[in-house]
Amino acid sequence: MKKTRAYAPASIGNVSLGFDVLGAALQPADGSLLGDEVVVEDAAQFQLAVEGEFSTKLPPDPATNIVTHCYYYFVEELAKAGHKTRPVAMTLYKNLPIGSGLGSSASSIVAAFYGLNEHFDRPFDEDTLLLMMGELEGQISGSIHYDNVAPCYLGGMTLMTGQDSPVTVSLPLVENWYWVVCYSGISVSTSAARNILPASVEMKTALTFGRQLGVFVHALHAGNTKLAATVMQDVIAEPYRKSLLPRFDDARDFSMANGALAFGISGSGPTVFAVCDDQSQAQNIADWLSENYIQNEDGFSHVCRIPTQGACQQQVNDKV
Ligand SMILES: Nc1ncnc2c1ncn2[C@@H]1O[C@H](COP(=O)(O)OP(=O)(O)OP(=O)(O)O)[C@@H](O)[C@H]1O
Ligand SMILES: N[C@@H](CCO)C(=O)O
Repeated sequence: MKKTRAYAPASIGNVSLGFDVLGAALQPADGSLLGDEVVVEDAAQFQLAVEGEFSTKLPPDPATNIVTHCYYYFVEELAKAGHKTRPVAMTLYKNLPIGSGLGSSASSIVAAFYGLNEHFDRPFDEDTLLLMMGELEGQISGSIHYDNVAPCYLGGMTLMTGQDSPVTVSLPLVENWYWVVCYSGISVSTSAARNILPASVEMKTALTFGRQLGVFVHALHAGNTKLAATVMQDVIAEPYRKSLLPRFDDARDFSMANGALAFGISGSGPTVFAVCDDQSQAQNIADWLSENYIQNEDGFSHVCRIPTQGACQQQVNDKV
């Protein structure tokens, strides 16, 4: 019987300066994995089992799990495209905390779609799958945005085009940047963190946003990493969202005073990130955040790189 295993990494949405349009995949520098895994196998009827560290934080009914929605959406699209469908049993290893700012639902969605597409011998191309992933992410957060699903699926740092094809383009990666991420342990709902944002922005904010994004993309292509780091500020969401994040200002102050080139909220929080060009400075910041930003036993810190690979067939959990 055919069995397919898919892994999909955590990601940073927005990367401060690209609200809803910029995202980056994450890979801990120590070689450990940070992401959800989905196993797909042929079965007499559809079923979903949920395991893993954060499985108990999800509603117990598998019908409410986004992976179940992914399966039904996938087979519906498969049938529409004239392909034969068949039932599968899926197991989700929920390794990422829910409402963490690490693209937790995106990781489940990407692992599910990637695993299903591999299991059914790749009926859908990259852009079609991405559109499906965005659709499902939109069902959870209340608006379709690709800044977690795209880097999670494709790896690297991705910029959304607003087109159906290509949905996203990849930006050059900075070889010597280390990305510290610290999850505080509390949960922040993405839709709630979107609802606190104003419906419109002032002209000067729009001009700053456009300038920063333009300069950042130019600087990465030009290899001017110092210039790129100077425009990594969030003028859209952080001024409102930081009120949801205890000790955010202390964490920023420590990080910027200790070598960080940039600091911000990962996605809709509560995870924060700091960018460093020195691994020992990154580790020092990760250690401080572990001591001072984490609120409970669910929190953690990692020093990460941005991997060029996103979702892949990989065994993460030796119980699989
Ligand atoms: N497999 C799943 N993974 C994560 N959330 C799920 C999953 N299935 C259902 N959900 C539900 O979707 C909602 C996810 O909320 P939200 O978008 O705020 O979190 P998230 O995607 O985990 O956040 P983030 O992108 O900040 O990590 C929760 O209500 C959760 O119960
Ligand atoms: N761009 C989204 C990411 C959510 O993880 C937001 O900031 O609401």
